[in-house]
Amino acid sequence: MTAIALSDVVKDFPTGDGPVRAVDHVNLMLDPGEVVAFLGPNGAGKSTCIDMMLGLTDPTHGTVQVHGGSPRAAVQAGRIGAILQSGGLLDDLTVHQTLTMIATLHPGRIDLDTLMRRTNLTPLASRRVSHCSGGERQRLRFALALIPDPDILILDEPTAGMDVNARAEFWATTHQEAANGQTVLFATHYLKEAQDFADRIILIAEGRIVADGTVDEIRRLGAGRSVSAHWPGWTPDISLPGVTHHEREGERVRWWADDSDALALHLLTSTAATDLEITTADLDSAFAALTRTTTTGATA
Ligand SMILES: Nc1ncnc2c1ncn2[C@@H]1O[C@H](COP(=O)(O)OP(=O)(O)OP(=O)(O)O)[C@@H](O)[C@H]1O
Repeated sequence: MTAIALSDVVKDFPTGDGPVRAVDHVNLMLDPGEVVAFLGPNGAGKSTCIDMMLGLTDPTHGTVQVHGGSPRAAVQAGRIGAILQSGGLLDDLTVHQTLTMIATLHPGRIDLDTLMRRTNLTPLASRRVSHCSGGERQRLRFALALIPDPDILILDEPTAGMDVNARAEFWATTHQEAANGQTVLFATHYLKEAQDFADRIILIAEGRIVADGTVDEIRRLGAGRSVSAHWPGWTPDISLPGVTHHEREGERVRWWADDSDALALHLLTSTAATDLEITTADLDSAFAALTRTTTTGATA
């Protein structure tokens, strides 16, 4: 059965200036065991989608299902654990007290000592939450999300504010959890995290899914391969086969084309271009190209 399914989901928020469309006809399905990164610029609609998956807000149009039922039923049954951007923790409690308090709501689900070991919280057990660093608090939130022993984990920018080491440690722990077959959906601004950790990337911009695939698929889709050459005399009036857009880099020009091999052949055999180079796009440029396309309608 599908872990999470969004069908033609729209979410409008009323504001003084009229409704804001945060999510615009989104369709997506997550299979059990998938690790999926939800990537997009600020205000793209990631948190709003996540809130709907957790039953915190309802879609204006369309349906959201978790394991074939309502998100709220899945949350109540402890089948989803989440880290949200604003998760309140009680400063005066210790790490152990915090976990014990929440564990009483899910009796028998999980052994706390084991959970603390799994999430590297054992050395912090008696530390007050107010004395924990940002990264340590985030680890605590992660442990809290695991208490119901959920089969879906939804993490909204879980490593925001963590330093490089804390991020690496966090992902190592999450990786172990995902190895147990959990479905993981995480929103992030860090392209590298998506690249290193996710099986699949869903790219969202202005409330719409603009790409959905593996890292390699997104790279190809976003910017494909480009061809650059030394050709100071080239101007956009000189037509080249299949070129969609270009950039100048000093005396070099870089072109993106539907068929980079055909373009390279043409440049070599029929033009004054020299010193050709063919480059495969990285995820950063794919991200920029795909999100730029939706915001300006142009690829140049
Ligand atoms: N309660 C609300 N009322 C009005 N507008 C809202 C509300 N919540 C979100 N929005 C708007 O909906 C859009 C999507 O917001 P959302 O928080 O889902 O984006 P996001 O992709 O999670 O962004 P970020 O990466 O900055 O966290 C934004 O334009 C935001 O201003």
